[in-house]
Amino acid sequence: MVYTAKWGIIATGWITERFVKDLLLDPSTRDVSDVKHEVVAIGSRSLEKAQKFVDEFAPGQTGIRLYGDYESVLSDKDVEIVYIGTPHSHHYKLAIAALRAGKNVLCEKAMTINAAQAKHIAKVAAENNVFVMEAMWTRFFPLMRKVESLLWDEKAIGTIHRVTTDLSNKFAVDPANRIYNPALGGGALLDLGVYAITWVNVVCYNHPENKQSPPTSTKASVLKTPLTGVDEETVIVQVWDKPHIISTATMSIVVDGPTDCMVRIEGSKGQIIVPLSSCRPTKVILRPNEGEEQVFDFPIVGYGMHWEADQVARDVRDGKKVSDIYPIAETLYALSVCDEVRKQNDFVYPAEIEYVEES
Ligand SMILES: NC(=O)C1=CN([C@@H]2O[C@H](COP(=O)(O)OP(=O)(O)OC[C@H]3O[C@@H](n4cnc5c(N)ncnc54)[C@H](OP(=O)(O)O)[C@@H]3O)[C@@H](O)[C@H]2O)C=CC1
Ligand SMILES: O=C1OC[C@@H](O)[C@H](O)[C@H]1O
Repeated sequence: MVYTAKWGIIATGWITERFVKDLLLDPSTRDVSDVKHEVVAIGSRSLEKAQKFVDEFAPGQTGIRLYGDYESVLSDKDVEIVYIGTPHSHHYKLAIAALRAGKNVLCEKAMTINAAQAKHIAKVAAENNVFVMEAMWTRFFPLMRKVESLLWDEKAIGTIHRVTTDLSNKFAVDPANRIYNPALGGGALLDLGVYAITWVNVVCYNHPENKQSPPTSTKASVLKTPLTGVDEETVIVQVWDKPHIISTATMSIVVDGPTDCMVRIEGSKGQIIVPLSSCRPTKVILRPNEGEEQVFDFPIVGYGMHWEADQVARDVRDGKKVSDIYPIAETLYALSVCDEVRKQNDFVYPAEIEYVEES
C-alpha cells in the first residue's frame, strides 16, 4: 500500500519553493512507489504571500489550507509532518513549538544556531514521541550511497589518508540579505559550511574505525566581513587519530569555489572526487592510482529534495523517531563543530538568537 505523508509548510521562501515542487513531483519519476506526499497546509507571515506561493508553485492543488501565520499550521489536525523553511535564527523556536504540538518535524539546515538548542530540540522530540530531523538533503541522494559503498564495501581507494571538502557561493553583498545578517544567523559557516562538514563526517566521523567519536583536534580560521561581522570565509582543519586522517572543510560567501572538485577523498589506492556541487552533486569520479578512471552519473529529476522527503515519510510511517541515515545525534555533533569554530574565532551571534529556553 502507498503511504501518503501529509505535510504542513512553514515559510514561503526560496528553498520552500523547491521543496514543495519536489513534494508534488510524481514519485514514479524517481522509481518510488511506496510513499507519496500531500501538502495540506501552508503558513506564511502573510496570507497573500501564501496564496501567491500556491498559485505559482502548486497550481491546481485544491484543498491546501492557507494561513497568514505559522502557529495555525501547528494546530492543523491534518498536518502530520511540519517542514520549517525560515532563516536559521527562527528554527529553534518553531521546531520546539511544532514538536510540542505533537508534529513530526523536518527542519532546514542549519537546524539551530548552536548545539545546545539542537540538544533541547532532541529532548523535546523524545518527550513528545515524535520524529525530528535536520533537512541535510544531500545525505539522502542515491549518489551518497554510491560513495559509501565505494569507501566501505568495495574499499575502492584503500586506506583513507586525506579529505578536502568545500561549499562556496558568491552572494550579492547586501546587509539585508539573510546571508549577511547576523540577526538571521548569517555567514558561510551555518549556511554552506554545514555541507562541507557533513562530507567530512560521512568519511571521518562515520568511518568504521572512528565510530562517531569526535576528532582529536579541530582548528579553524574565520575571516569576518567588515560589513556585518558574520564569517565570509572559514577553514576547518581536523585530525582524526583513530582512522588516521586529516580533513579540511572550507566555505565562502564571496567566491563560487572550484567547480571541478568540491569533495576529494584521497586513499592509498586512489581518489574519489565529487565535482560541483557538494550540496547537490550529480557525479562521482573514481580515479584509481592504477587503471581507468570511472565516472558515475546520478541525474536529478526536480531539485533533489524528494529523496529526504521520501525517507522522512517512510520513517514516520514506520513510527521511527530518529533517522537511521542522518540521526539528530549527528546534527548535534556537526553543530558542536560550528560552536568550536566560532569559539576559536570570537564569532558570536546576537543573544536573542543564541538563547536556550529553560527546559
Ligand atoms: N536545502 C537547501 O539546499 C537550502 C536550504 N536553505 C535553508 O533554508 C532556510 C531558508 O533559506 P531561504 O529559503 O534561502 O531563505 P529566504 O529568505 O528565501 O526565505 C525565508 C523565509 O522565511 C520566512 N521568514 C520568517 N521570518 C523571517 C525574517 N525575519 N526574515 C526573512 N524571512 C523570514 C519568510 O517566509 P514568509 O514570508 O512566507 O513567512 C521567508 O520567505 C535556511 O535555513 C537555509 O539555510 C536555503 C537554501 C538552500
Ligand atoms: O543550503 C544551501 O545550499 C545552496 C546555497 O546556495 C544556499 O545558500 C544554501 O542555503
